[in-house]
Amino acid sequence: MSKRIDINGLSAYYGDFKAIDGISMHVEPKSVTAFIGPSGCGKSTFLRTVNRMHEVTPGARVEGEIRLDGEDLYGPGVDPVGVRRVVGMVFQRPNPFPTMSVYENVAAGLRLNGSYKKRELDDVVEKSLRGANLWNEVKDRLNRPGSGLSGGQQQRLCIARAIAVEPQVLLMDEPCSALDPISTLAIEDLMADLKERFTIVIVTHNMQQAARVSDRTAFFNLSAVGEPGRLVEVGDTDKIFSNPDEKATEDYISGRFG
Ligand SMILES: Nc1ncnc2c1ncn2[C@@H]1O[C@H](COP(=O)(O)OP(=O)(O)OP(=O)(O)O)[C@@H](O)[C@H]1O
Repeated sequence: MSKRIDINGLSAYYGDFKAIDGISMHVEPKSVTAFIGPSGCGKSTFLRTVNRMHEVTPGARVEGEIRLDGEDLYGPGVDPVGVRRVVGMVFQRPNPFPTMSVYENVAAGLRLNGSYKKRELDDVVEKSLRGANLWNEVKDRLNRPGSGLSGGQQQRLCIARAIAVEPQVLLMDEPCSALDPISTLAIEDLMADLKERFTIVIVTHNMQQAARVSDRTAFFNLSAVGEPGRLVEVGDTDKIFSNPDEKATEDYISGRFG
């Protein structure tokens, strides 16, 4: 299921503004890669190019190439909706469908993709909620609104919804920034389980979190406000946090700027 991502010379624009410039790197399958860097350096923009969400913003476009196990995500004839099925996303604020039950939130993506028998749906819903480490907390309230769960539970519900359609890549944009420390730990533990099955990319402002959960870390920076963000370096998380090649990386992770 899990796929390798190769990014070559990727730039992204909002109208005339170039938000990221010439990024080339790869993301290993069955691993967690963290994107870190100061505010505005383009981490979220870059993340959204990987499931073709960037182009949903009017006037936004990309240049360059992103390949998923060799297949060009921006190739002619590629359906962006199909890309988003394979590359799932979890957002900063938990965003369950507010009027839907816990069950329907998880089943929603499957219902869009085709028709399933009730038994099949029940199985996928349970498996996904178990996979998101939420089953025991919600198994007796599957028909209650998803919006009635705590923030941490809602975020795990969103993760269950994302994994129910069996994506190959899971993108997480600051998934813990709206959560308390206990819910944050629950999500971090979950990531360690999920990477057995998925390629995971996480944007985080929390250095300890990047160090705890990721196998590889990419540091982005921008030379000045209004300039595009660039990849400074990417490598094994242990190395980036203990002995980075670039001084800018060391300054950032040691809190000297950003
Ligand atoms: N919808 C948009 N329209 C125009 N410019 C945008 C839009 N979204 C982001 N930008 C600009 O693109 C640049 C990169 O923003 P982005 O949100 O990707 O950075 P980031 O590193 O994720 O920041 P943060 O850590 O603060 O979330 C910024 O200059 C931002 O103002």
